[in-house]
Amino acid sequence: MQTINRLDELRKARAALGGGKLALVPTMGALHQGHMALVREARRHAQHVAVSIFVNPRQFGANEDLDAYPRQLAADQALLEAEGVDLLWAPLPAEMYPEGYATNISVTGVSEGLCGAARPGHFDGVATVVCKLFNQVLPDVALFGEKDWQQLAVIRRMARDLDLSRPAVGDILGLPTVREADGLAMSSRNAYLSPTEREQAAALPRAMKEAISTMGRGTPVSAALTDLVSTLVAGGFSSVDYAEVRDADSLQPLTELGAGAARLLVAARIGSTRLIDNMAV
Ligand SMILES: Nc1ncnc2c1ncn2[C@@H]1O[C@H](COP(=O)(O)OP(=O)(O)OP(=O)(O)O)[C@@H](O)[C@H]1O
Ligand SMILES: CC(C)(CO)[C@@H](O)C(=O)[O-]
Ligand code: BAL
Repeated sequence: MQTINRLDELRKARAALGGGKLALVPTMGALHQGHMALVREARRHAQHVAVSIFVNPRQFGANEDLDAYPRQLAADQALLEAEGVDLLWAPLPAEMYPEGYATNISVTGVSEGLCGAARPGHFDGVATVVCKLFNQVLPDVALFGEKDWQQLAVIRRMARDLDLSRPAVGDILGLPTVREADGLAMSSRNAYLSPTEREQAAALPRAMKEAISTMGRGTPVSAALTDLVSTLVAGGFSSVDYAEVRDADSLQPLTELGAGAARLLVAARIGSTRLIDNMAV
């Protein structure tokens, strides 16, 4: 595996791959089995696999965890090497955003509310860096996790609206969330949790499943969401940023379940750690 941190070298390495499709798995590093599932799936869609690791400053708010975000390049390299990844693109911030950088991509609609409201500017940062990653790596296929459901919707909208051809919107694949044995969605930020908080965190998927089954038994959406928030707070969560049911594709808010696919999306904090999750309703 080649680890590359300069764009000119990336372009040469990309050209040297020759024929065959290239799949890209964009990440912020501190890799876990959720990321590795994306890497393994990537191999099923392409002869060559590239992974990017870039903790993107533009998607972090001023008071967020940019400095604390786990960085463990050597361990990540070993995991990717063992999976036979061809290219690791790990640019420094100055390579991604050189002096004078002045362009922003802002996706409206699907980026509004949920994490878009809780983290102003976050999805501009995500859309901008993902567009740059696509242009830098020129992948035929790109893979993302459904754990970041709204992010996936934003990226697909951006690819459709900007007529991206590499990857085309149909080549942006979403994979189901990989979970720990107790149901907690794997996330690099789980490393922030103390042992007690880690135990409490499992209440999130448990309470979400319970809310989904009560809605299935006819409890109104608003009542099920109120119960869900109370359960989380009683279970040790310090606050709930949002708990909403939305149309799974358009992300329009839903106050009652209809014929179309719906999604329950939640963001909640334990201490200062913010966890997100989503499930089909
Ligand atoms: N548990 C998971 N299952 C499947 N995909 C995942 C999982 N966690 C993250 N991903 C996906 O991996 C890619 C890189 O995500 P990222 O590096 O931000 O990891 P993360 O664990 O989500 O970290 P964070 O703590 O920042 O949320 C994204 O497409 C994300 O959706
Ligand atoms: C897609 C991404 C790599 C862009 O920085 C990031 O938001 C993430 O890891 O989900
Ligand atoms: N996993 C999404 C990246 C972020 O939280 O900034």
